[in-house]
Amino acid sequence: VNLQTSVAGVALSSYLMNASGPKCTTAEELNIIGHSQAAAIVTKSCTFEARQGNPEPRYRDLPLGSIQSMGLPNLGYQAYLDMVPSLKAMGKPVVISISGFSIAENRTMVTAFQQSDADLLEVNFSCPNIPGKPQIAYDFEQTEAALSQLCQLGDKPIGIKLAPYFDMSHFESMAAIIKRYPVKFITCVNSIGNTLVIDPETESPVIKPKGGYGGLCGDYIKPIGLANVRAFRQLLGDDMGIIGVGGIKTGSDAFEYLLAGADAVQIATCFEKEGPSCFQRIEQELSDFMAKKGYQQLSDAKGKLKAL
Ligand SMILES: CC(C)(C)CCc1c(C(=O)O)[nH]c(=O)[nH]c1=O
Repeated sequence: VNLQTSVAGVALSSYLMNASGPKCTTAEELNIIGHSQAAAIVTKSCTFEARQGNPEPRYRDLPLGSIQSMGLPNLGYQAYLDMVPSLKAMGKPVVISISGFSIAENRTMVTAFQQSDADLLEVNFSCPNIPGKPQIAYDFEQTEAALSQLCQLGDKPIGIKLAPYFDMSHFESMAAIIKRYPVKFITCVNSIGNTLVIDPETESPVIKPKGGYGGLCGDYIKPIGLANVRAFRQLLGDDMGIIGVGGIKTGSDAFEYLLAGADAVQIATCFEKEGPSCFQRIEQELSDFMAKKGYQQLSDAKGKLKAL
């Protein structure tokens, strides 16, 4: 089955790539992704300065996924700017994830990457912008302010990484704002924020930062990722690039995101647990699954979830 696709006009050799977050912070890690079957190289969200991130334990595997509060450990945006040529040399699109602590920081970093050879810029809207206020994605005024500042800084496609929404009015409000700006793609969903996993034996949380509060990832969040992809596909139409992420670990998981309307998908927790072989395995499973159903290409099933 032909799994070629494109996001915001950038051609992808297959439906799957890594998600910003796991195993994509250092040049070595990005090199491994470049040499894997992943269709693109996606970097860990970068900040203005390099960061150590939160104290450990800050990541914990769970039976059906993981919880983590990494705290944006990364090499600083200049290091990723410097890496772009060597990443591009591996022959696949490079997606830079940007997560500034203010709109001004994001503006500086987006402007810098607009001058680089990167292919897609994914701005992380789960970043806190104003202390005491919600993350950008959960504050429509901040979303509006950010998009007005970040979308016209160059001709490279800008996309936004969105937190999960749980209320139809929020899907509608976000879609109405996004439609007013030249956002070329959205990536749904980030981890479910501020969840708490308790170990009843130790009678304590399983991660240290934020009193144990952390982003929930993996199988637990697939139904949320699917709902967000489908809602935004229906609200934003077929021209918006939509990348699905959340709980994909098999070909049929990826096919579910296709039915929901995703143009491509990202893999985070499964890549963290299984390593780079997951891309080739899931791609083969997706191809076999679709072939069994008589589909020849992604567009045969994209967005075609049937009503019951
Ligand atoms: C949660 C933030 C630290 C504000 C942004 C970085 C981030 C992190 C992280 O670096 O802790 N983890 C996630 O699951 N999603 C994210 O977007």
